Amino acid sequence: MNIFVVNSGSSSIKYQLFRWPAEQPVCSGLVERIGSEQATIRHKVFDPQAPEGNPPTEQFHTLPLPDHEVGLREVVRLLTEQPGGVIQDPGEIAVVGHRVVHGGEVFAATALITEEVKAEIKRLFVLVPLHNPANYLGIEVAERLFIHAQQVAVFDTAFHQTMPEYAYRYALPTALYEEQRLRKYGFHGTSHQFVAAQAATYLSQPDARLITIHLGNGCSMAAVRGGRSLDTTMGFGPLGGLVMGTRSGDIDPSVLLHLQGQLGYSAEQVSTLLNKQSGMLGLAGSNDMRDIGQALAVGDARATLAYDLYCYRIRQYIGAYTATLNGLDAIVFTAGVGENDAMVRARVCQDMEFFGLQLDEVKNQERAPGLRDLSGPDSKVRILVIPTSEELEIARQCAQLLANE
Ligand SMILES: Nc1ncnc2c1ncn2[C@@H]1O[C@H](COP(=O)(O)OP(=O)(O)O)[C@@H](O)[C@H]1O
Ligand SMILES: CC(=O)OP(=O)(O)O
Ligand SMILES: [Mg+2]
Repeated sequence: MNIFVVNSGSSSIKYQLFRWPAEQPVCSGLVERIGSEQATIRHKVFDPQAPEGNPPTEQFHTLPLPDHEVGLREVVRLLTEQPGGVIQDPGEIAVVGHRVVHGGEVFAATALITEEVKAEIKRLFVLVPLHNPANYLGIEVAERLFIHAQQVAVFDTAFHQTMPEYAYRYALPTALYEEQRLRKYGFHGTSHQFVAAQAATYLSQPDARLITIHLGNGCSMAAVRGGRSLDTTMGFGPLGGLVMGTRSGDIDPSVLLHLQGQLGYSAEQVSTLLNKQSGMLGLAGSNDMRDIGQALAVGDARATLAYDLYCYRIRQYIGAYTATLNGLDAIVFTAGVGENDAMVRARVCQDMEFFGLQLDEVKNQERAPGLRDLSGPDSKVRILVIPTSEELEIARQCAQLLANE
């Protein structure tokens, strides 16, 4: 069976095709700058015979893509035509799994997409205006292109629906929760779930107390015990918690009141500020951690402060979540920064002996595929790097849902 995973963003589409039940990735790709004359598609095809770590063959196209529909049609062409084709016909795709960022309180699990499910996803547009509308567009286009496939939604928020009420409620008047559903939801759930499961298996400890640290463009941490999320740093929307590429993370609400009340910002300007102009970009002029790392290496003061702030916030949450979990068995670094940036990992683990963290500096610098254990000989808590695959987790959840149907 072929499972095709789609992560449709506002101007990009990430996709990956898996053969099931082998969980074998067949191809993956990234469509970027949708809506422009100079959109790009990077299409990678994996050789199942090649040893792990071998690079896939890659195609790169620059072309005009006015919208998601044309973008996904181009992807179907790449999937079905040589060179690089991996299927004969879109009818060979049995399931399309969609990343949907917000599932509200309605979806605590993966769902087969029906008209009612679509209506619910649409109802949540107001809560995540940057994410759900793009996810929805991907669903509508996929329904037209893969007419024989089952369409499935996998929600970022679902994994965190196990949080206790005292963790997810805000100290606001109860009516705002009961009538408006104002609460913490949490995001990146598929990634936290994926790496937490692998960590528990590695530790041979199904009940492991874990802190998973997802550091990509968006960043979040979760406290996970026995495979259940107990708390997470993002809240009502994907803005709270850690410092991110362009998002502020935690901020005193009085700052927002001051921006609007005294400095003349509109609600939309505040949203743009917090979502797109803050974080590492606002502090150090780039949202790409590689740029900041280079600036740091030559002693740039803004980059140094940005790095310190980014890592300090993570350390603070390690403290907080050790309390949540009443102890700690492992921390897990994942996503673009977590998997690749040895300097961030070193700064996070520095001066954390009280929490039982001792990093092996040599292992921290090594590069290798798969799970890596960076714990030093005296570390009481395991320090792990586990490459995330939201796509594989989405495919797994699709397969599970259909097996239980
Ligand atoms: N070798 C590297 N060293 C440091 N940071 C890296 C490296 N490779 C990628 N990154 C960072 O990873 C981030 C993107 O992470 P990723 O998980 O791909 O994000 P997303 O899926 O949210 O788009 C970027 O900030 C990028 O700078
Ligand atoms: C929800 C969220 O923050 O997702 P991303 O990191 O993909 O922007
Ligand atoms: Mg990501």
